[in-house]
Amino acid sequence: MCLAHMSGMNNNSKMVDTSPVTDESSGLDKPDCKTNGVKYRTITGVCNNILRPSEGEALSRFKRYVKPNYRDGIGAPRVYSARKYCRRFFWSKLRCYNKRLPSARTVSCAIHPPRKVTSIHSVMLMQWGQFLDHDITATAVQQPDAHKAGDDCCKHHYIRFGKLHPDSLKRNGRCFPIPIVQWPADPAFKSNCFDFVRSRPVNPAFTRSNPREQQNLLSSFVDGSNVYGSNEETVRRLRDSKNGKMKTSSGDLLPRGNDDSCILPKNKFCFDAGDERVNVFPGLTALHTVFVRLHNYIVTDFTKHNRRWNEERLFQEARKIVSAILQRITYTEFLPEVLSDATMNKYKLKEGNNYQYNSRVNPSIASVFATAAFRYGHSLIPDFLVIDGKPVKSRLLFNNPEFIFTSLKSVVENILSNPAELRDRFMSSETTEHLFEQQDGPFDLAAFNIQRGRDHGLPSYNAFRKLCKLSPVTKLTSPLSDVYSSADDVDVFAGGMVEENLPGSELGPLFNCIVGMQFSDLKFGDSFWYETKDKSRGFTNAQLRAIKNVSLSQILCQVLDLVDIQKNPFRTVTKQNKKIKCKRLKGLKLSPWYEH
Ligand code: HEM
Ligand SMILES: [Ca+2]
Repeated sequence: MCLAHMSGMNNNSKMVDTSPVTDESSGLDKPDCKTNGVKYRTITGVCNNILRPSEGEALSRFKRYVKPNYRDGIGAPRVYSARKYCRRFFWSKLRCYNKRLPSARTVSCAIHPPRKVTSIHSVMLMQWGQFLDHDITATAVQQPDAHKAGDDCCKHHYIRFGKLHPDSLKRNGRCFPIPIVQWPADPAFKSNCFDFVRSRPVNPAFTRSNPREQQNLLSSFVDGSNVYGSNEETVRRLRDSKNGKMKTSSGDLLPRGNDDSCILPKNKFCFDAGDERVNVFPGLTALHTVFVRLHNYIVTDFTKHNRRWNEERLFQEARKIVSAILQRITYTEFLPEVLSDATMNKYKLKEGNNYQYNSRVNPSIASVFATAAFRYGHSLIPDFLVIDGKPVKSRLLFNNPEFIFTSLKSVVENILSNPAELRDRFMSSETTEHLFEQQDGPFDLAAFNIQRGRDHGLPSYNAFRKLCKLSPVTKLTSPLSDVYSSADDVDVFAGGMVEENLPGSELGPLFNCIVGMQFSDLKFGDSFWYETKDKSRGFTNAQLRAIKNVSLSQILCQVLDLVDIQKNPFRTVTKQNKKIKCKRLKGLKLSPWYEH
């Protein structure tokens, strides 16, 4: 049933940044980058590119692969169809009106209903995708309005009469609620509207030549900012200033956070990590825990073998190795499961011996990647996990870290053995009808994705087809024709999700292109890329060989003390992907770092 009540979007669903609004024109752009002897990444990512230091830096703007399409060309969301609605009364001339786009909720119901088809992949493929996403993108939302209690975009009387909220037509509007227009209304509904607050503009004084643009709170590089943080304050909080390690709590778990954004387990707490969304799903919290443990394992070893290293050196060397391992798992284990082989080759995403950094490449995240393409992972989210032998519905797991305290190993074991949902246009009703239901929800994740695209002025599906040299869609067929009246109206999330997967890929042609391009930019635009030839930023040959011997399954075995694991953790166990004993997997060899 495609109806759900939503009573106010809270901080759980979007990152609310509490730092003061930074106008990027305020001088943030021109730091003085040291050019010599820089051995480690900055925490924010600034100065990775010394010519254009803010590219990829936390709090900088998203880039565009296609220029935005705001209703007014400046900042008002796309709310009208490309096709006008014309009628003639017998006494008058032909009159044309703007036809509204279908409500994001209507699109969700028609294009992203639930249908369970499991894939050859394990839930780990979904989980790594989210963990990786939280290393590279988090869009800042606006502060809740200080003059009103909470986010109350739905309270406006217009919504009751099916009209647009007046803010929805403004370039600097804050509210952009989603009308629920299904009729007859489900009696379970208390409201006919989903609250929705627009993302924060990075350039508050937008104009036609500098249209409204959104802000990435994270360092865009695959650099472990989800583990360490994207600003100095966070890393200071997470780091144990005595010994180079990351802080942990009892049971070698993540440290205690001071927010109450999760469902607090009895006598327990919400966790703290480099990315605020750490508590959103136990599988995600588990991966955060794994990489903090890996960091601490490396520091413990170096403390024994490199006695002269001080706290700073211990921390930074371990951080550098962890970042390199995250890059390597992403590009050699994860991406080949998601992208087709042709895409991997086209964008040079495979590991090789002749990596060349290119300072002309902009490593920022593209708006369409964060707002549409990389949200493909939402269709992989399973209905439930089996924890300690019992199935637990996902709606009970969102924002609930309880099982990390009691059953960390069981959570990971299930994520490795349970099949993920196939990447198709269908999404589990756990995400479209029951998201964050235990707190302020339920919310509809598909509707959010679509509305967020309109908020960010994402051009339509066809504009991106053109970018990728794919033929535009001229005649709509079902299910797109069930809700859209023009091919040029199709939201890029919906259009991309309707495409069939390319052979050997979990994405259709459009998302292969966008995701391929983005990961190419994150590789060739990263001067600290793990394979860099620049020896001051990269590794020695022996160190690189050691890094190239590491795999995700080996790391999981080691830090979680597993007995066995399948070789490819992103696929379920089959004859071709048998379980092997952890003892047989080669561990991370740290001797190339020892100084004698
Ligand atoms: C339990 C699983 C997940 C939950 C509960 C979840 C929830 C959410 C929510 C609530 C948002 C913000 C929506 C908005 O208001 O615009 C979001 C954004 C996003 N999600 Fe997920 N998600 C999950 C898994 C994933 C996966 C598996 C991927 C990718 C493989 C992914 C990629 C993204 C991306 C790229 C964004 C935009 C981030 C930003 O720039 O702010 N998510 N997700
Ligand atoms: Ca990052």
